[in-house]
Amino acid sequence: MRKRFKKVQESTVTISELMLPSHSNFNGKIHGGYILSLLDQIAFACASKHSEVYCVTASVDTVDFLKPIEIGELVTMKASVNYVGRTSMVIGIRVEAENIQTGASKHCNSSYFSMVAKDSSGNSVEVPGLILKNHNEIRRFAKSLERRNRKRSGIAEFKSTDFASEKYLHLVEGQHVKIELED
Ligand SMILES: CC(=O)SCCNC(=O)CCNC(=O)[C@H](O)C(C)(C)COP(=O)(O)OP(=O)(O)OC[C@H]1O[C@@H](n2cnc3c(N)ncnc32)[C@H](O)[C@@H]1OP(=O)(O)O
Repeated sequence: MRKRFKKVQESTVTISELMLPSHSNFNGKIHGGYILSLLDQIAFACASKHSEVYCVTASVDTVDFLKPIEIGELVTMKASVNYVGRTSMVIGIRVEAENIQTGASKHCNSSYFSMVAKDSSGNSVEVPGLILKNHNEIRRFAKSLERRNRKRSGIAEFKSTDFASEKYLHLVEGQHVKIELED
């Protein structure tokens, strides 16, 4: 069977939602947890659009909360496929909040969700490849690939069975800790 490839544009998703008082925390700002829930929804929609099957969230590689979001602001989230592997996809999401009276807009959040495509029996299935049409799409793909490789090597290095703390003592000692080894 010939491999299918799809353009990034074919699966972009944008949602806008007005932030209500019921979404706020004790400080009067919008709850990070509420934003995370919206991010998960849009990542799911974008991944399902690209793969054309049900998808699950495998991991969230970064969620940077850059600026607080206020009650009454209009939040817009834009999601696109940044990377595809065999059965997984990385969905990049940019969040902006707009003051609807002044029109001033701020970049509040950037996130990267790893999603895996599933068939109706729950098996991981191959997703279409990605057609990269410009430098930004190549940059996002390369960035995801690098992040994925760094994560893999980091996980191997810090595996609890192989970890040698002597190798890292010089790093940890300069931090806000006291080391009182008992064994
Ligand atoms: C819509 C929702 O929110 S669903 C609710 C939250 N999510 C869930 O419940 C998911 C629970 N977890 C799972 O089902 C599984 O652990 C999975 C699907 C994430 C991974 O399943 P596995 O059988 O371990 O997958 P397997 O090792 O075959 O890897 C499948 C793909 O997932 C990728 N993958 C596996 N774990 C991760 C991870 N933690 N982060 C990123 N990618 C991952 C692999 O790299 C592989 O990608 P590739 O095919 O593109 O090379």
